[in-house]
Amino acid sequence: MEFSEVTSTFSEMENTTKRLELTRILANLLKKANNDLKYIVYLVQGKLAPDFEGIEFGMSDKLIIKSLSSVSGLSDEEVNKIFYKTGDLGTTAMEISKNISQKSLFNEDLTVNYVYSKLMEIAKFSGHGSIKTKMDSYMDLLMNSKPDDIKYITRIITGKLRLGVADSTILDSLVSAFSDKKYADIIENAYNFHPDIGYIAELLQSGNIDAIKNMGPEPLIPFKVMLAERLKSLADIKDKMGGRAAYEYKYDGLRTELHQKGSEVKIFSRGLEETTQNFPDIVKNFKDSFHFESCILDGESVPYNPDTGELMPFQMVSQRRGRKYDLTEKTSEIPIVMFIFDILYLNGKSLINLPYPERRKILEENVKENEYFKLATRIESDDENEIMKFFEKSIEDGCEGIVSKNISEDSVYRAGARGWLWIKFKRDYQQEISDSFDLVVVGAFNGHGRRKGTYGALLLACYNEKKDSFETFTKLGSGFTDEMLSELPGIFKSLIVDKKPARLDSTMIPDYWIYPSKVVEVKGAEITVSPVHTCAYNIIEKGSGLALRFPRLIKFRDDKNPEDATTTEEIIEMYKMQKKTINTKEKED
Ligand SMILES: Nc1ncnc2c1ncn2[C@@H]1O[C@H](COP(=O)(O)OP(=O)(O)OP(=O)(O)O)[C@@H](O)[C@H]1O
Repeated sequence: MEFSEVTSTFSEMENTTKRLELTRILANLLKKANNDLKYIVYLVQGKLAPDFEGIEFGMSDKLIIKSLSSVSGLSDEEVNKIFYKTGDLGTTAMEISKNISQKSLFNEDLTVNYVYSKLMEIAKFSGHGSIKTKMDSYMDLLMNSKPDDIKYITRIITGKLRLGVADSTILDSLVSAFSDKKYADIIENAYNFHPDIGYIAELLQSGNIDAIKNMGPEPLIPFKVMLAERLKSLADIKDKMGGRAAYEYKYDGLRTELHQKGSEVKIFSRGLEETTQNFPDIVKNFKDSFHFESCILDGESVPYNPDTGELMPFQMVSQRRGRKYDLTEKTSEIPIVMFIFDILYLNGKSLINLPYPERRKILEENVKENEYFKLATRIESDDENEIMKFFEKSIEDGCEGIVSKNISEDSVYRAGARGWLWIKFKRDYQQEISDSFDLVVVGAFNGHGRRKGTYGALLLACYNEKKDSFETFTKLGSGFTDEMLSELPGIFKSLIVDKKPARLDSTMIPDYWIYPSKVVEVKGAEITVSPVHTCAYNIIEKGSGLALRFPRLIKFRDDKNPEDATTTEEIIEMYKMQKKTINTKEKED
């Protein structure tokens, strides 16, 4: 396929913000893609491969500008001027390319395959001498593609494609192009176990629905982890669980997927990033401790004090996250222990469809605890007093609370799902103030007075999973230190877009629209009905949505994607829970 078809689809997509439209336009392109399908779906994501392969372009804005000046004969300053005016390197490249093409006749129709392979060249080279190779490959594309093409190619390289489609929109387009709506859930489940959109796309294109149906965990391929719902009282949890259930400590660390196949061990984060190199100690300890043919474990890694056995806050080792170690290097003074709470795969067999008590039994039989690997502390009970004691003990032992786990025949491992099979119960549900919210920044308001020159407030949105859209929920102005405040414009500068981003529902108009990307954790006093926010609009009350009163910033959650934000459904549940608590309190009074 010619790349110009991709370009015209991208430009059509840019002109709509409606999800159904986006899905339809994309499906049309995918239907025609033939052998290029895999490449196209990655490019729509602005990538060359799934995240877990860790392929990055590694080409800075500065290098792009240098390439643009070297091809056009303009100076770096002159290119920078155009960049400053357009605010987008893609458009800058397009403008410059228009000038070059008037002078030369080189421009031809590039194929998708050619563009993809050149982009791969850019990404493949790193280290000494790679700058020149990267520039050469980019300049090749610049010289040979049409101005409109280079606009999108440049945006892909600089990570600013921003078509407003999430993976679920691409999956919907694939379903619409190659399959039947009745398989949508099966396809989503397959993607949760094998989050490689190119791989799923090719299976669908070849009509191999059986492979999709049978998709399960695979060692060394990250899966989307199972998540927990929340409830505010143990009585409610017991009700929901239908009586007896398991209760485990909720460790406050870093979610860890540990995969092993033969001599290879890989670690992935909750965001599906490979973090093996950040945790060479876990890898080494695992290899020393266990000798399976293959396995996949799910758990939480927590730093601890080896002298006292005390668990420590994860911040003590959080510097590890971005840093890669080689095996000989000392990782830190503080050892990490992995608390394993589930097993998805052992010695060639998937275990996800076994009920949870059976998976736990397999864990106990096969994973002998030692200093570095422990099984989550747990009880099984239906006695509220006993559970309350266990909860208090969990807090005393340095945990956040407990997670209740369903033990019925249906308690399978559900990848990527936040469901009622797991319910969390945390310390702060006990206090007046409710749980914290993870919200996406979608806009910013200019500051006044003391905040002149920075932002006065950020517009925050939750995620509506059903509609795959973002809905505004609150305006955040508190909880920032002065230093943070002064840094805000810098943090968001590259995310500012000139119109309301796709998939955002907002009646408020901020001074700046911000492309949904950054997630912040906030706490608030109360959820109220509000006519100005779009969260759960028309659901609790006609003509109104829900809003968070008195929000304050807790921290940035760089480990979360926008689609991992607190969902509208969760907020509705929390609103109802809050109402129930207020009603009981009033009755008690
Ligand atoms: N025994 C356990 N079983 C399941 N999850 C556990 C356990 N101990 C700790 N956890 C952690 O608790 C999280 C479950 O809470 P949740 O699904 O709400 O994720 P979250 O949004 O990161 O929650 P939070 O922000 O409250 O930590 C898991 O992602 C996991 O990292």
